[in-house]
Amino acid sequence: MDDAGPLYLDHAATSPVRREVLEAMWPYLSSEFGNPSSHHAAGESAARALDWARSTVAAVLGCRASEIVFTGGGTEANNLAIKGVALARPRGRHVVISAVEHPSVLESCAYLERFHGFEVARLPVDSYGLVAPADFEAALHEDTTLASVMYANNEIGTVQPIAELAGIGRAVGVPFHSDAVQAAGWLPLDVDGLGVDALTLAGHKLGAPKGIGVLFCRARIPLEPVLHGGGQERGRRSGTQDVAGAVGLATALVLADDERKAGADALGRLRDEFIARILAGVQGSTLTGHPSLRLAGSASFCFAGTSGEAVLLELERRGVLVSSGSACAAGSSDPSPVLLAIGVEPELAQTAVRFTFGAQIERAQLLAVADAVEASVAAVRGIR
Ligand SMILES: Cc1ncc(COP(=O)(O)O)c(C=O)c1O
Repeated sequence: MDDAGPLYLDHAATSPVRREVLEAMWPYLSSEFGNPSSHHAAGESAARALDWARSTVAAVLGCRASEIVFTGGGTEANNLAIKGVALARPRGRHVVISAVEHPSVLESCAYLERFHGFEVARLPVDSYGLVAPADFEAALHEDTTLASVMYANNEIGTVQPIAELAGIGRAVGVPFHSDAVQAAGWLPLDVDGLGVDALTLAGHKLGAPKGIGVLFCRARIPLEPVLHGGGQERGRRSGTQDVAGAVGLATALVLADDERKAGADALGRLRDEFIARILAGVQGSTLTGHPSLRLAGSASFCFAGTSGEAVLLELERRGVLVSSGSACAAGSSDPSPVLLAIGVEPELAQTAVRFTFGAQIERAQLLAVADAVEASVAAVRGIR
């Protein structure tokens, strides 16, 4: 957008590693490089760092350190939650999820259906992407093994009523997992306040590197490992731990959570102003997702009469990097299942563009982006 290079508005895809995070990680990539399972000074130093990371994450979540499992990212944590809880639980073969979950949840459930005889209820959502608590309650029965509903959606930013849904699950003894990969840094993660039994986080949405994640799983919920081997992470996830990654994730989580407490309201107001500008300035634009129950750093639209890909390219020419649909489904030209689930027509779904920003965004930048969007949509419509 200016001499500083393009303006990156695709934080829901991934975020840059923060300097403080890199600095916290550096010793564990260099001088303190030991394997935390080794019984010598180098290993013990790495083990202490891992303990620090675990208790730091646990403090943000309000849980015990022993309930934190470090994984190789959000996808792995979701696989471990869904498959691990489902396969460990003696009760039933029935899983309840929403229709708008991330593929790592959807595909884990499809695997349980295909290979383990589970039945999966995929709850519809309303036009904002919300699960109705009454539908959720009706879907649970005495054979339900596990329920999983994401905290906030990666494509449309809609925030689900997690505490209410988890409470419904708790009342009938169904363990409740939530994928909080997109929510982390924007919304409270206190697991007791939310009432969840399991929660997924991913470092790279928070200013830590890709390839490190967390699964919180309550001590009383049995968890069958997905990765078998040396028994690290109390047998729940074998494989030598990424100590530097864990330290990075913990550092990023604390920074993001402190900033959230200080600034989420102001950022939400900026987002609202940006959304209002686009809706007023770009004819034929519609907001996807909920107008207020949405992540403070997320604005997503359809621009009728365009293609999302073409708008993305025009915006890139103007120095703004965004996403058309979801980067997680990269390579797919099918309309987004999330947009179809909220009732967007397939043709309109192809026009989707998502803007996701970090906490450092400035008002002037977003207003300039709104102008760039107007020009880009006009250019695409002119071409088409
Ligand atoms: C909601 C959600 N869950 C899970 C994931 C997967 O996380 P990872 O990329 O760390 O595997 C993503 C990634 O975009 C996501 O947005």
